[in-house]
Amino acid sequence: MRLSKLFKNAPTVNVSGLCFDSRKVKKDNVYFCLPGLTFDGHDFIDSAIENGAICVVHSKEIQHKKDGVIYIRVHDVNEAMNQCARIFYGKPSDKMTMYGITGTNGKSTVANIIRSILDPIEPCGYIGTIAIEYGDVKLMPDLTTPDALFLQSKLSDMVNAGMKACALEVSSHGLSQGRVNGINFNVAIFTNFTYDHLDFHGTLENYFDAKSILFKDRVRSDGVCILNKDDPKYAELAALCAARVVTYGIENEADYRAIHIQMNNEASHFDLVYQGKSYPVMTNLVATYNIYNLLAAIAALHETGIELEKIIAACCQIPQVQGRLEQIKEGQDFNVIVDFAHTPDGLQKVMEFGRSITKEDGNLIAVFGSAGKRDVAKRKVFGELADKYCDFIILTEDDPRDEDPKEIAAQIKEGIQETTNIFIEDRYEAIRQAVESAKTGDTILLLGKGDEVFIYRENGRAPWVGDHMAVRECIHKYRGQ
Ligand SMILES: CC(=O)N[C@H]1[C@@H](OP(=O)(O)OP(=O)(O)OC[C@H]2O[C@@H](n3ccc(=O)[nH]c3=O)[C@H](O)[C@@H]2O)O[C@H](CO)[C@@H](O)[C@@H]1O[C@H](C)C(=O)N[C@@H](C)C(=O)N[C@H](CCC(=O)O)C(=O)O
Ligand SMILES: Nc1ncnc2c1ncn2[C@@H]1O[C@H](COP(=O)(O)OP(=O)(O)OP(=O)(O)O)[C@@H](O)[C@H]1O
Repeated sequence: MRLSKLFKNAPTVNVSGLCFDSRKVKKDNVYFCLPGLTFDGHDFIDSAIENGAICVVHSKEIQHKKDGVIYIRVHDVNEAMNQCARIFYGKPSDKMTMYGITGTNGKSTVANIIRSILDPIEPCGYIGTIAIEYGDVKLMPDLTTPDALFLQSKLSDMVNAGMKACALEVSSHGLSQGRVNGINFNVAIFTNFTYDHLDFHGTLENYFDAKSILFKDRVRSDGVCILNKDDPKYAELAALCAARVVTYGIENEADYRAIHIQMNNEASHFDLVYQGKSYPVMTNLVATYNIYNLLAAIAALHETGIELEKIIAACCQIPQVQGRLEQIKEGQDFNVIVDFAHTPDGLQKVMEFGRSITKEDGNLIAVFGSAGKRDVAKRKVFGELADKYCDFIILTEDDPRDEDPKEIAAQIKEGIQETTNIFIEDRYEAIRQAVESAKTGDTILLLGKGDEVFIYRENGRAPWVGDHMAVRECIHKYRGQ
């Protein structure tokens, strides 16, 4: 592409790509000097040029400019990069119905429900924590919301592969760093707002402000904001929305409301009330929070023109979202659930559900830790919640990074007053211990890793068999199933 297509008044040289990491720059790339949390991209201009950068986009004064390199000074390099990415990749998001999902919990689940219902009707891709998926393509992402360059390139791939829609998880980090600034969403979905990510945002106000960007600035004015009417932040968010607001809920009157909810550990049934009419819905999803997730998806799809009857028909066969309340059934006489809960609200919701499916005289056994180099304050809260709901707690490693898992466990233990608890650093051993100690009618909760098949330790990302595989093996080896 010509540089002049990206920047007015720029020379008409051809550029081969865009890059913000000097180490990855290729011949004739445009290099963007991003101000980072650790480094400043301006410090790597020489290395970017050595690697072949033809153009440097910067915001600070540059003393020694090199011949043959084009320098473009802008006020905000990050924003310039976001807009260039959109143009370079052919404005892909304008060619699809874009569903953006944000909230503390439930983003992956809602996005996957949307895709599973929509894809057979019109091809829909997914970008988020679990994967980047479209058609038969499945890639493993590093981030929930990728950086603007990678994101726009994948959206472009989706358009080329015939996708008509994309369900995109939008994290608060992604919003504050402008990773989705080149996208105008047709639908902005809010799941809920609870405690998380204070390590990055500092305060809950900042965290909320970051989330609200999606509804204030990134949704098209002719689009729609789908809000959870039962969330305490509903009214505050509704007042900020730049597009029409549509609500869903259970407790309060809402545009899409679930009433008469009945549930066991296999399926749920409820009546969906929409515009005064009641529609019976059967779904294989369980736990009340998943009814919220389902309502958000139903509202989003219906508001973008998909018939309600078609949506409801698909609700009974939503594919299991990997590692999200995934029930492991290997013929054992106790329940096993693998779940990605890693926030206080997530932990509480899944423990409540675990309690509800455990026999009255049975034990709720939880295996979990807390990630290293991430929010420290939630560790004690995890302990308090487990103390309240569980009968036996096995603390283990999550993603310790360069923290000592024993230290992390000690911080969780500060919240545990009464419940019997042990620490087993090795996650496989911890799972084995849970399996060996379970009795008929008990429930084991394996929390925090979900579907992940790696553990971040001191030396980086190490392979992990996955909680689902580990527990299956243990059931076969140690319980003879
Ligand atoms: C906290 C955070 O979001 N950090 C992101 C940020 O990194 P940073 O500001 O520290 O960047 P930096 O290392 O200081 O570098 C500054 C600039 O210099 C460049 N550089 C650096 C070194 C060099 O030799 N050459 C060079 O050009 C870098 O490429 C960068 O452009 O900018 C980088 C480039 O876009 C991101 O990769 C990085 O995400 C890191 C990997 C990360 O872990 N982010 C997580 C916390 C995150 O975003 N998570 C959310 C939420 C998930 C959830 O809900 O749980 C997500 O969306 O995944
Ligand atoms: N609507 C909800 N309310 C509260 N907790 C939820 C809700 N949906 C899911 N959870 C809990 O949060 C965990 C993560 O779910 P999910 O992956 O859908 O959320 P997420 O927002 O995408 O998080 P991440 O971006 O970290 O993956 C689940 O395993 C479950 O424990």
